[in-house]
Amino acid sequence: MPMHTPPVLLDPLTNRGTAFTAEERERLDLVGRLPDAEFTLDQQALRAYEQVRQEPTDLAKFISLDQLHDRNEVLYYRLLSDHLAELLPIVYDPTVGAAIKRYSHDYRRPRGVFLSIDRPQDLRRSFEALRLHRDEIDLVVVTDAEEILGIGDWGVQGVQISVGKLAVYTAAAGLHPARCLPVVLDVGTDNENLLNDPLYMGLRHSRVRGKRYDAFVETYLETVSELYPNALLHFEDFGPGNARRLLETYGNRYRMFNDDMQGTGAITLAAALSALKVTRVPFREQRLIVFGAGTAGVGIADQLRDAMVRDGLDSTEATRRVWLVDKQGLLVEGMADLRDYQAPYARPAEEVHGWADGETGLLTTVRHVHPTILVGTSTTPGAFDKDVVTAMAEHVERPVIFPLSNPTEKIEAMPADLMAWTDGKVLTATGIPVDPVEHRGVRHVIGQANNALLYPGLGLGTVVAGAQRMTAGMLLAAAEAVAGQVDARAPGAPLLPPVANLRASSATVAVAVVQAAVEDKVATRRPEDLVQAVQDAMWQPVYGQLSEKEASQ
Ligand SMILES: NC(=O)C1=CN([C@@H]2O[C@H](COP(=O)(O)OP(=O)(O)OC[C@H]3O[C@@H](n4cnc5c(N)ncnc54)[C@H](O)[C@@H]3O)[C@@H](O)[C@H]2O)C=CC1
Ligand SMILES: CC(=O)C(=O)O
Ligand SMILES: [Mg+2]
Repeated sequence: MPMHTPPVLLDPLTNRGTAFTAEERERLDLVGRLPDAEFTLDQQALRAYEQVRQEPTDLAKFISLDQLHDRNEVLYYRLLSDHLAELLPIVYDPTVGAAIKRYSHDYRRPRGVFLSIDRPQDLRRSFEALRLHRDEIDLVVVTDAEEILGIGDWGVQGVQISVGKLAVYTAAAGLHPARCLPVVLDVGTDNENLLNDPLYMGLRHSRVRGKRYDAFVETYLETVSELYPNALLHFEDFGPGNARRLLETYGNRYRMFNDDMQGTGAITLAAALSALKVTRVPFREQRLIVFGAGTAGVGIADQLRDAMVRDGLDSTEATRRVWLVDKQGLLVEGMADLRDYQAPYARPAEEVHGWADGETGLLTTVRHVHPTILVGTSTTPGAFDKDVVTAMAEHVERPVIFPLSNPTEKIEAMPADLMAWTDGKVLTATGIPVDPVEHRGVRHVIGQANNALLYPGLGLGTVVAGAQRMTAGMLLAAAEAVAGQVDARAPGAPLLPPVANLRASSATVAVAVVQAAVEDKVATRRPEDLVQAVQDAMWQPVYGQLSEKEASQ
């Protein structure tokens, strides 16, 4: 018979390792199973931090943290919460991208729910096997991994983005880790390297598309919302066609949120709101170029266009102030390869008639359009080069430039270059975390315009309100709440609140989101003391009393 190990020691949600007290060791049959010394959570956190810090590379740190996550969740989240600015770039963007690429090789143990399109009959069972009650899940993050960050299709290995996004929800906004589920839809992959890798762990065929794919996603949505009727259904890193189509098809039926479209749009709106407080040029006078018109780019265009409408323009006028540039150049009406989600922004073909040689690339578009805001979601490193940036700066006093592509190797420009090329005039924020930039004696702190700075609070607010849907009003409230926490007018000040303050910032966002949900009549709960309700809902990484259920597993 194999040696018995008490489940309380094996389950990362209940395990406390050396912090189990003498009384607990007695009661839970742990006597003799741990070294004698009893440590506090503070002491354990010191040791765990030392272990992570001594790892030589970010990927090794990721693995060390991931192993801790699998041993002891309270300690893992304690560490993340204590060192958010240092460790978020490890468990999340950008290092999670490197970990996803290595998943099948560095595989340790499974975390998440793995759903295979070749076995749709197992979908319901895979959730039922978790033996959770319908009220026990607040949040499900799902990916089909077709467009992971800016690194493309990573098949089943993308499960780590669902895990990473949830780690941020918990560390940054106190969503209870036991009430969150990471999910991957394995629908195959078009990544030849994976298909030819003997260690690849996913389905060994190309991506299933069309009716079979649609039916699988629909079954997923129906099943998850039936089994966990209160859960927010977060979609992450789907390909551009599917991301928008799914949100448009199901967004009114299910409590659904597409982070790449809606979360990114909202955090970029927050950064823009901050920047415009500095430039004092109203939204209705902005001219926006988005470079990279995919899921994130068009999501951002939508949010900034809506901001122009709120500022007095009608929808057509606002849309006319947006230029989308993609691989084929400026998107104009009648282009053969225009995607349906890009079409509303396509420019009249006459607009480019006078442009020399029919050239409509980014630089030419900047020269003709004189943008006030330039956003990069193109996965094209260095695309915002000196020519582009100086051409923009010729026509605008304070260029607003957001190179948002992730991970680090995909960024359109680094802030240090933007500062140098504009002599410190640029107002910038980036998708990845970057160090402050010194320019002419001023230390410019760079805000991180990554949806992770917004979605945790948005999700927390949605859960506290018990909101039936996520509305445009809730997204706007989140963006305004983020922007309201900084004053970018001070020299060198960032456009967005720092990651180190993310827990407090998320609570503020959540309060605003609950208010918006109530105003939009989608809230099923209406707490009297909103601030307290949000605080009470935030899980803290501390060892509380073990529940009867936990102790008796
Ligand atoms: N900062 C943030 O919070 C977020 C950043 N992103 C980043 O934005 C980037 C794009 O992500 P998604 O929109 O999800 O991908 P996507 O695949 O939906 O869109 C990328 C778009 O860029 C275009 N593109 C590719 N090469 C180009 C080139 N050389 N010139 C012009 N356009 C080009 C593609 O044709 C496509 O339309 C990624 O790097 C991702 O990490 C995405 C979501 C959130
Ligand atoms: C941040 C994020 O969601 C992305 O790069 O896809
Ligand atoms: Mg994403």
